[in-house]
Amino acid sequence: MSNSFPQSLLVIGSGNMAGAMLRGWFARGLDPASVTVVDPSPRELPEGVRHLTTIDAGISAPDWLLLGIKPQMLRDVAPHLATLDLSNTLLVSMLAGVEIAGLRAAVPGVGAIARIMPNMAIGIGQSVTALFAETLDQAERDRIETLFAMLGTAEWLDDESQMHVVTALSGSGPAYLFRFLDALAKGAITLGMPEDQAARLALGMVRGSAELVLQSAETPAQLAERVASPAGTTRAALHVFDADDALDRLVADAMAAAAKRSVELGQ
Ligand SMILES: NC(=O)c1ccc[n+]([C@@H]2O[C@H](COP(=O)([O-])OP(=O)(O)OC[C@H]3O[C@@H](n4cnc5c(N)ncnc54)[C@H](OP(=O)(O)O)[C@@H]3O)[C@@H](O)[C@H]2O)c1
Ligand code: PRO
Repeated sequence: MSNSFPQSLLVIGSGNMAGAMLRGWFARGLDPASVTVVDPSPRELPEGVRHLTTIDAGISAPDWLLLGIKPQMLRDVAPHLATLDLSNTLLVSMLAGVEIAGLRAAVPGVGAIARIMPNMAIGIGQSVTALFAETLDQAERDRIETLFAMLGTAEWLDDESQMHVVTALSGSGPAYLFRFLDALAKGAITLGMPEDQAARLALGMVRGSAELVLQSAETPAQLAERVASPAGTTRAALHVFDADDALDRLVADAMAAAAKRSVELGQ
């Protein structure tokens, strides 16, 4: 068992993300008896975890408080958190958009605050998780990094405003890929392929291509050029992507909308 796990962990909101994190940590040795989950309807919890449906003033001071609610819920939850002694607690927030200053205003009594931005692949131990904190000592930063690196990779941001960018890139990003995969399969169906075969070939191609980028010394743009034979089929398709920078502009616009929404969620 890793000695990086908090002595006691209080989780407020254990849905898709916090639930997946907990499952990953339990699989790596987190003691269920050290965990209290507050959630009206949490995802499956192992035996030994203390489960409450509301924040109870009797909850003893936790080492870590993991905030896994939606950003819009913070206003409702914060007054209940004020009933707890959090003076020596590290608040770890995964809330999109809500900055340290907003968290500090909502939970003024908390000892320290760190922000994380994971993604859905945390459920299979392959999240890229961005971390940000202002005033933590090195030992605490190392502990946070160790715990999130258990669930994929973890890297610190120097500037909090980058959290909006990370949210638009790797936080929301799995949805973009899922939609692109879907669009590829739909395109093949339109060209006459059976649905199940289109979905299978699209997914296999994406998987192999991602692995190829990982194993290659070349950039994705260079690899694209290697796929495209002169005057061949790929070039014909890339011309459609590149006309008026259509693909780059579409993706940039989508990411700008996500980053803008992240800023709004923090207000
Ligand atoms: N999903 C992602 O890919 C992703 C990625 C990065 C960051 N995030 C962030 O992670 C957070 C959670 O997202 P999610 O997708 O895991 O949402 P989710 O599945 O809806 O999880 C939120 C959980 O909080 C519970 N809850 C609602 N009100 C509560 C209260 N007053 N006290 C305690 N628990 C309460 C919900 O219960 P009910 O279902 O009964 O309402 C639900 O189980 C968000 O802040 C989001 O910005 C999400
Ligand atoms: N899911 C959250 C949202 O859509 C944050 C990143 C991924 O707001």
